[in-house]
Amino acid sequence: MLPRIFNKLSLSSRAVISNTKKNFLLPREFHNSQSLRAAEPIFIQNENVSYAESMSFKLPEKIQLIYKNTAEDLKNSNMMISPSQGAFFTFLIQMLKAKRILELGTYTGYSAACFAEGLRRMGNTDGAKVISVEYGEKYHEMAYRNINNAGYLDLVELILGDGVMVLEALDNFEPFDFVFLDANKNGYIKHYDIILERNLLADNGIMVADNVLFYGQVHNVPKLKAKGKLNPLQQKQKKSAIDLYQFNDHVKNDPRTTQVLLPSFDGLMFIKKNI
Ligand SMILES: C[S@@+](CC[C@H](N)C(=O)[O-])C[C@H]1O[C@@H](n2cnc3c(N)ncnc32)[C@H](O)[C@@H]1O
Repeated sequence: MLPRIFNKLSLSSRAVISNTKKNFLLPREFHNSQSLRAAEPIFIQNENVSYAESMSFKLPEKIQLIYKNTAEDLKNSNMMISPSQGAFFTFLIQMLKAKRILELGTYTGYSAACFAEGLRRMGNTDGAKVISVEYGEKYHEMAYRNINNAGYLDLVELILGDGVMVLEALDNFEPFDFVFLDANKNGYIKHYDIILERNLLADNGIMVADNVLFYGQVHNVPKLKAKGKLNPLQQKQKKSAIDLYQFNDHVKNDPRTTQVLLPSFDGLMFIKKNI
């Protein structure tokens, strides 16, 4: 089945879910104070993160609203990049002067909106585009609504489909200047390989893989593997940590690319082609 490209969706009205979380938590942020560094996720908004955010530029309110609504309405909102990571990505797109962006894992469209904002801030949007791929129909539809409400539909194309199938089906494309891997963790190696094999990454392009430290667990994988009985959540996390351990190893040993693993946010692997 080929991926469907949605230009227009008829959406039923969204159920209003009561907000029980008064102060929504900052997903994926880690303490960066030495004494608090831990191998477990720490979902609290610490002073360094708050201070860093207050000293950084603010994303437009329409993007902040996507974050707020997602954090308030969805239990798994820790899948979304954090506001400081969003600001960083908007900045990064401008730094790289990227025009063509590919994202795997749209979720509710927050990171896609941050990329689009980076494109818009550069002024000339001729040829500029974010293509974002999502497997879940519900998330794809939410992202469409969010991107539409935020006014970025001219810059964002949302594709409903499996990452591997979409990557294999993409044709008549110009290579991408920026690729963001953020879908299923057990798909990273395959996504990365197809992107390189099909020349989807421009010669001077950058690919970034998210969560490569996965709550501080990835470096501990050899020990985790040796551990005994785990509860279902720990099992799921352990599986992702193992997948990401294998991905990091795969990239490190790949002569086609050069990489830097940045220990920021939940771990970002920056990758460029050797040309
Ligand atoms: C970590 S979330 C993406 C978060 C998003 N980039 C953001 O920061 O707002 C991962 C998303 O990938 C989607 N996904 C999982 N498996 C996928 C697959 N095989 N192909 C495409 N998307 C997939 C999930 O449904 C989920 O919405």
